[in-house]
Amino acid sequence: MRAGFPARAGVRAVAVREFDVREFGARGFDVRTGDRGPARRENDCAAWTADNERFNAVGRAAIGMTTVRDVREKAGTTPITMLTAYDATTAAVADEAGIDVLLVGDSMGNTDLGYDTTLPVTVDDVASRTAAVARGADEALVVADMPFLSVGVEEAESIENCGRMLKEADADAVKLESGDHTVELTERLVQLGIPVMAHLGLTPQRMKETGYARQGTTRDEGHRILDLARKHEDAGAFCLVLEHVPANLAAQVTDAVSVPTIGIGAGPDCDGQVLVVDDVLGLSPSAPPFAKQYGDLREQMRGAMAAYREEVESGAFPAEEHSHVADELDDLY
Ligand SMILES: Nc1nc(=O)c2c([nH]1)NC[C@@H]1CN(c3ccc(C(=O)N[C@@H](CCC(=O)O)C(=O)O)cc3)CN21
Ligand SMILES: CC(C)C(=O)C(=O)O
Ligand SMILES: [Mg+2]
Repeated sequence: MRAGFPARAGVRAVAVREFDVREFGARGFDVRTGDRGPARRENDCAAWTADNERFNAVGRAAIGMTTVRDVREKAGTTPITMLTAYDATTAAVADEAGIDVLLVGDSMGNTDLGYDTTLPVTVDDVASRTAAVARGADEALVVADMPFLSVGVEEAESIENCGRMLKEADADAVKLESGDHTVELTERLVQLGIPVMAHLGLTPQRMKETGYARQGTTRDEGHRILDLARKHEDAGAFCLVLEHVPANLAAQVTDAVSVPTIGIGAGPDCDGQVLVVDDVLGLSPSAPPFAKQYGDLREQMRGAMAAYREEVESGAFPAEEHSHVADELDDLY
């Protein structure tokens, strides 16, 4: 929330009530009197950079950024909006568009990194992209998606990998593709102060086993997903992603748990929705059947690049306004 702008309705208003930047300014001072705001007093060690509008991790949390608590409290109120983001520019635009949560998805494997699946994505890939997204987004909650085999093998290694996302990459939370193997781990991470978003239904890191087919389509599978949702809520997950499951199953899971559900291909009755940003913008060569395309960026990018190429080839670019001349250099040769 920038100083001078009214609080947006919904998720941010919760945090803004605690510490209203309209009164205390983006730097944590009362813009009229120069008094320190409450968050500034509480976080006296938060270093401000004089000519940088951005705060360190403590400052970010203090000025009314979306918090895990805000997301938790949104269950049953205004729908939560989540998009993936993998770079600072996209994160900044999503933030301007008012998106609540940015997921640094391992779908970056398919979108930005050019792999066929998410399986080759590494902890370093996600950490580097998460840091970029956190630098780009002032307000949205930033969630790092833990890649294949980065959690669930050894507990200590899982904790270290998740911890890196908060310590090094400025993530606010991690998301784990969940199952029986993540119940205890979720509890341990939450105990340690690492907020966990669980992910049930289609978990693409298991694509060698499941493909990309709909999940939870039989009564047994439905019961299993409902049971895992409850177990992850009990373990302390602040939110559940439900992917590619029947809408009536997602509706019942949403009723059964008190934490918010965020659906992707899970119907309208979740507490929020998430899509891969490339699918929304029209950048993906192909998208899942549950995605909706809201833009045509691939075509726009191709058009802009072709126009540039044509102007370079024809000599129309660069024009006079893109060049400069130093008269004293005229007779060098
Ligand atoms: N761009 C993009 N968008 C996504 O939503 C996404 C990714 N990438 N990468 C990681 C996973 C993979 N996802 C997918 C990919 C394909 C289908 C899909 O086409 N399903 C079809 C075919 C199912 C089958 O293979 O049997 C379906 O009808 O369910 C679904 C989810 C969702 N995730
Ligand atoms: C689609 C979401 C839930 C995801 O896990 C990803 O983008 O990697
Ligand atoms: Mg993912």
